[in-house]
Amino acid sequence: MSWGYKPNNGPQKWVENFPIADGVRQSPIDIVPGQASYDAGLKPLNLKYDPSTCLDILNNGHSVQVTFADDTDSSRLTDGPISGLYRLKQFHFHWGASDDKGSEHTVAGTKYPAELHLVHWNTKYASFSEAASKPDGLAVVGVFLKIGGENPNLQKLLKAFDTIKSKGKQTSFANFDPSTLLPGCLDYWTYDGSLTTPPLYESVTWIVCKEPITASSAQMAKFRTLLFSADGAAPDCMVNNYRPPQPLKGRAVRASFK
Ligand SMILES: Cc1cc(C)[n+](CCc2c[nH]cn2)c(C)c1
Ligand SMILES: [Zn+2]
Repeated sequence: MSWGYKPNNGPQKWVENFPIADGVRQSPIDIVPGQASYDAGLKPLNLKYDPSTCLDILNNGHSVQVTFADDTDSSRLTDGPISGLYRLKQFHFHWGASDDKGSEHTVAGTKYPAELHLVHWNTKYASFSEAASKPDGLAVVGVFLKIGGENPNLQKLLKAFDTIKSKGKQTSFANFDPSTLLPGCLDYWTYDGSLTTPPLYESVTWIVCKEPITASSAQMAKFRTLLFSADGAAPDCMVNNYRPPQPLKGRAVRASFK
């Protein structure tokens, strides 16, 4: 039985095969704005994405993921809390079975209906897979989704869902610009953390945007039509694919804004 999000293989069980689940810099966390310290030394995020690096969209059995060509620096993150240049590898989402939950990070205990993760890797390493296990290997930009008006930039993604309903399905997906999924204001909180799914490597500089983007309730319902299960298996709705907040263990959370 491989890891998942059910009682018998979910976040409470991951420590059995991945002992780092009880590590000192695990993610996600509850972000308490009043306890975050403003750091004037933090630079604005510098994100530049080239839509022509967009390759395909995949149901990997845990989430829906859009993968990018990362053989050049054309889609990358610089500045913010990081040094050097991190290349965009993929983005994906976490969401709930209903609009009252779904995000991984929470803000003073508030859960959002979903959370977008844009995963970047440090080009001081030779590849994503080499970087993924290094303490400064990855930088993930997290963006909360809240319920509001229909988000036209999500529509292009959601239209592809019918062709990747079950685990292992993928289809080509071209010319998507992930910057259309960023909020207008790029104020952020940042802290040292980890992957939020096994192997839970403590390799992530987290950059969580304060401002959410919107999705309509109908658009959220579309995420819930995806399946954890493969074609031919009993259909198992892909919902609640989020890890709950983990202990801060003395870590500082910094804010790029007052
Ligand atoms: C080597 C590696 C494996 C996995 C599942 N992931 C995704 C884990 C994840 C999803 N959301 C936050 N971390 C990454 C980023 C790297
Ligand atoms: Zn994620």
